[in-house]
Amino acid sequence: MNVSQNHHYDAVVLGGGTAGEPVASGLARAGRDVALVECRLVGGESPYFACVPSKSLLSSARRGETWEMAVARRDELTRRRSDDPAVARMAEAGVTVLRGRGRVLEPGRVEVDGVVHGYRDLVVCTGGEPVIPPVDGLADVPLWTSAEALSVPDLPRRLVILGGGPVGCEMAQVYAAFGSQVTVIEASGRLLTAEAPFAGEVLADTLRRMGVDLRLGAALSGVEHKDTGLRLWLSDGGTLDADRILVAAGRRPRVTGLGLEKLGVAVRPGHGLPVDETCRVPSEAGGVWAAGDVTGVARTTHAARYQARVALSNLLGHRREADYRGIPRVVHTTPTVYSVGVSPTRAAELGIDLLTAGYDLAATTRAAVEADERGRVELYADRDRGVLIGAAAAGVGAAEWMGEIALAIRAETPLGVLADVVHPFPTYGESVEAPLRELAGHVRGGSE
Ligand SMILES: Cc1cc2nc3c(=O)[nH]c(=O)nc-3n(C[C@H](O)[C@H](O)[C@H](O)COP(=O)(O)OP(=O)(O)OC[C@H]3O[C@@H](n4cnc5c(N)ncnc54)[C@H](O)[C@@H]3O)c2cc1C
Ligand SMILES: NC(=O)c1ccc[n+]([C@@H]2O[C@H](COP(=O)([O-])OP(=O)(O)OC[C@H]3O[C@@H](n4cnc5c(N)ncnc54)[C@H](O)[C@@H]3O)[C@@H](O)[C@H]2O)c1
Repeated sequence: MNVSQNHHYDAVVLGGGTAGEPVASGLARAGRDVALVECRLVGGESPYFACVPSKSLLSSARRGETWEMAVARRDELTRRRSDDPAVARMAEAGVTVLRGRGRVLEPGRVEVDGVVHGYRDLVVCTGGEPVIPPVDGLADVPLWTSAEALSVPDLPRRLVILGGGPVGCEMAQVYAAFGSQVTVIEASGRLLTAEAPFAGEVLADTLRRMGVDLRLGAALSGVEHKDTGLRLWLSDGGTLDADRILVAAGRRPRVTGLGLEKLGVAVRPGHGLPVDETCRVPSEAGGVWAAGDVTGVARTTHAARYQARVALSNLLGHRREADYRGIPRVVHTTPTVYSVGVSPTRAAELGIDLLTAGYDLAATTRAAVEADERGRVELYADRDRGVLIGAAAAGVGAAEWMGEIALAIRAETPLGVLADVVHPFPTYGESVEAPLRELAGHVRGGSE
């Protein structure tokens, strides 16, 4: 390979997405000489292929727009997938943008499309990528991942979605709302398996009412291209015909092909890069940091931004430790599914004695006023420590009215104080009052 030596930077940031952009601009604004290496679009997945187009389509669906209007609005919001404004932001901050795929050659040297650049600190923000399950015939048929589903103008007549996690559920609601005949295949027995069971049940009920065919507890076992479209075989013996398959079967951190082994970093394909509480990656070479989906810690835009702030602070010499206890996980369907902290499944794995209290939103006056009684909230407390450690809610606008619970978990607010908080009438937010009183009554000193 013909390589030429270039500049020596204070820091090279690999990957210019949600996490990489603010680390690079923050370092540059602090006077550091920084290069941001990006092989696709500066800005990453979120503004062009993930959060923004999916939320735009969900919003259009709620407002009853036509598919053509929805696609036009989505493409306008994603700036037709042009990163010119993001590149201009970087230039303004004083960051050098290096277009191309970066990889480490040896400690202190990265190569980007044949040019070698020196660095003192390396910040890995390479995000994640969809997993394509090893199913017979799947590799031989045209597939969509969420990136295609959120950037092309096609509305398939029969759409099969593989996976009933956050991506599968959001996409099912979008495409069903605009008229596709949608089937979701989910290997586990319920939607949103990582979260409290009631959340997946509320969403399943809503999706079924929209005409979505949910195949829960069935895995895809084979696919074949036929003259009439795609023929799919399921592990339960069933078959399906489809025009398009959207694979939403999970994502993995992008850790391979980056040359990180040359720094003595413990790279495990399919797993996040190990980071300590300062977002530093243990390595033999020192000066290696990571933020965002590549860490596998909390795979959301707000978590990537948080880790970026933590990494930036430490890179600038101000020690800061990340605390992930109060970071929410949201599925932006209608109703919204909101989770924060420890789920009941996770608590069982950790051997925590969990106190649970719940409330159906139907019992609030707000639900009667809105004529929308869907949903429930559940709060989880650690009986021994007497504090909230998790919560889940399925309900309209839940991401807006559950914020106080995230704060309570993060701040370990005493249950007695939480139970004394008054919510405006009539709101869905009132739904947390009864469960908080119940939990406060159960823990020692909680009702003080
Ligand atoms: C369909 C979908 C919907 C989502 N909706 C939401 C939502 O509503 N809210 C939310 O909080 N989160 C959502 N997420 C998750 C969110 O998109 C991610 O958590 C976030 O984008 C992670 O940011 P990141 O910086 O880690 O990675 P990315 O934004 O993916 O950035 C990584 C960048 O690194 C670049 N790169 C990779 N390798 C190299 C290399 N070797 N050299 C140079 N560049 C490289 C990539 O091109 C990419 O631009 C959604 C995800 C999906 C898939
Ligand atoms: N609003 C948000 O914050 C948001 C929205 C979408 C995605 N995301 C992020 O993206 C990540 C990926 O989401 P996802 O939904 O792709 O992944 P996921 O891992 O959460 O869910 C994938 C689902 O696919 C199922 N599955 C896997 N292989 C299968 C097979 N062969 N047959 C049938 N089912 C199969 C799994 O059982 C699982 O339930 C999430 O962890 C989340 O952090 C966030």
